[in-house]
Amino acid sequence: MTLVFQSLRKVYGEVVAIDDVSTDFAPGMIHGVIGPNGAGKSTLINMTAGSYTVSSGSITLDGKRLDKLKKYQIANSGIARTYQNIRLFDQMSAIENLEVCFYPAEVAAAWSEVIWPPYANAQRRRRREKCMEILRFFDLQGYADVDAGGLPYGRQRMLEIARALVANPRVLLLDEPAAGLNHHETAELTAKLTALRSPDRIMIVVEHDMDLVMTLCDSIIVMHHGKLLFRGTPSEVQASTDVQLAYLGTANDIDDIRAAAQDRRAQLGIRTRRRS
Ligand SMILES: Nc1ncnc2c1ncn2[C@@H]1O[C@H](COP(=O)(O)OP(=O)(O)OP(=O)(O)O)[C@@H](O)[C@H]1O
Repeated sequence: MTLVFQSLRKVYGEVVAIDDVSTDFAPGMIHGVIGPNGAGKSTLINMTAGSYTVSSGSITLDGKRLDKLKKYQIANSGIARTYQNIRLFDQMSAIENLEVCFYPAEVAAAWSEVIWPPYANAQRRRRREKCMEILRFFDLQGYADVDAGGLPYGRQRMLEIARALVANPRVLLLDEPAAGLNHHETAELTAKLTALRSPDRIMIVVEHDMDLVMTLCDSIIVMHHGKLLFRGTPSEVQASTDVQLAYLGTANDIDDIRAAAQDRRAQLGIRTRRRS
């Protein structure tokens, strides 16, 4: 299983957000996507998940074109995502936020549930247990019946990832999962994401938090002005003069890049935390 971008391009009017990007993502690995603001990171995620159309080029999973599919078909192909700005159903409980994700995939069985109530009850219990298992993994079991909108901000971030896992996706796309998290929450997130690494799953993480990226990721692509500037291991990225120039305009060490990213993260944190 491989996710492949081939000569990918995205244009918004005059703005070329993604400019001829070709790369691939292997399973069993956590892939980081980094780059300065406006580099095109979220656009890559949005195109892969079908939220944005592709201007030209292709996205394939196991050789099957994703970019020609509708958004729900992409989800049914095994792609799940989280958002830069949390998008939970605030008025629904934590467990209901997970339970709703079962229904589209089980439409064919819906009639059996309508016709045969005992079957429906058994299915409901099975779904609930599966959701509780995921909540337990994220230490959210104590919040199962709490409205998502009332959860502490850090728990909401975890719940978003939990929801993305309900369909057991083959590709998990995480757009700035650490945005607005404090140091302790980020460490907790890093541990959870590490535990989600699986031979059957491709994980792609867009992040500004350099410590998280360098600790978590096996491979990193660096975007700059819509182009793929560099691809390598965390240590290769840290040693790259091209990467340092892209972030800072001068060749400096990774500590300066980290500080620049930290500034941005703090700004985003202020914005996103207001929501809770
Ligand atoms: N819906 C849109 N309409 C028009 N332009 C867009 C849209 N989304 C993104 N862009 C532009 O495309 C470019 C890439 O944006 P994108 O959000 O992908 O960058 P990014 O690397 O994720 O940035 P950040 O780290 O700030 O989130 C930017 O110039 C941005 O202004």
